[in-house]
Amino acid sequence: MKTIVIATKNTGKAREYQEMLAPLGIEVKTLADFAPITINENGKTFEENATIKATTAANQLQLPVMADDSGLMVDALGGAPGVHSARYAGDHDDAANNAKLLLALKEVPDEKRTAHFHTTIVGIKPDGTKLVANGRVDGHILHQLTGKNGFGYDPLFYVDELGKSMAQLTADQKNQISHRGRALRSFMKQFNDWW
Ligand SMILES: O=P(O)(O)OP(=O)(O)OP(=O)(O)OC[C@H]1O[C@@H](n2cnc3c(O)ncnc32)[C@H](O)[C@@H]1O
Ligand SMILES: [Mg+2]
Repeated sequence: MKTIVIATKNTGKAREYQEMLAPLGIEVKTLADFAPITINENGKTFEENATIKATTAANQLQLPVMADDSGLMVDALGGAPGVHSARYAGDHDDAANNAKLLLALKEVPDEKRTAHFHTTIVGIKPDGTKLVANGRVDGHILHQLTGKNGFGYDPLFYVDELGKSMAQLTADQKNQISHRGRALRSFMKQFNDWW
């Protein structure tokens, strides 16, 4: 069985990678399985941040590592919170981020609440060999929290193609259509060559 390290501290992301990779016979480890690693996510783009996370962990662990940088782009906010999604309200707090987003869109009518989630996955091997893949899913921002599943902005994200909020989807349904699921399937097409 192959083991891959995902350089994340986000338990929601880690669970989704486990759900998607276990059926492929790949065991997922995360940063929680190793001694603490300090990562400065100070890039300006998803790819820069994912590269920083993956490179820092691959250098320290001397193992092949994948990292995920992702976020929510809201058109009426000029693409915010974007790469700043985790700390939009200051403190990596999902409830505070969602409250801030609802407030920012208070006066924005339904037809202008378009948004998408984006994920960039970067794989880095200790010798520096790099693989990049991207995914996105389009939707709208709701007026109230809807649904209990998922994490982050999922309760405010209405998935156009399914007519439900992301947090109303089962884990399998989310993984089928999500930015992360799409990025991972693209990544896996090139995985064997990279590995
Ligand atoms: O950097 P790591 O340790 O992987 O964990 P993180 O939570 O900081 O992850 P990011 O830097 O990629 O920030 C992405 C933020 O975007 C949001 N987000 C990403 N994917 C999401 C998803 O599938 N559903 C809802 N919100 C998501 C959520 O608020 C995340 O904290
Ligand atoms: Mg982060």
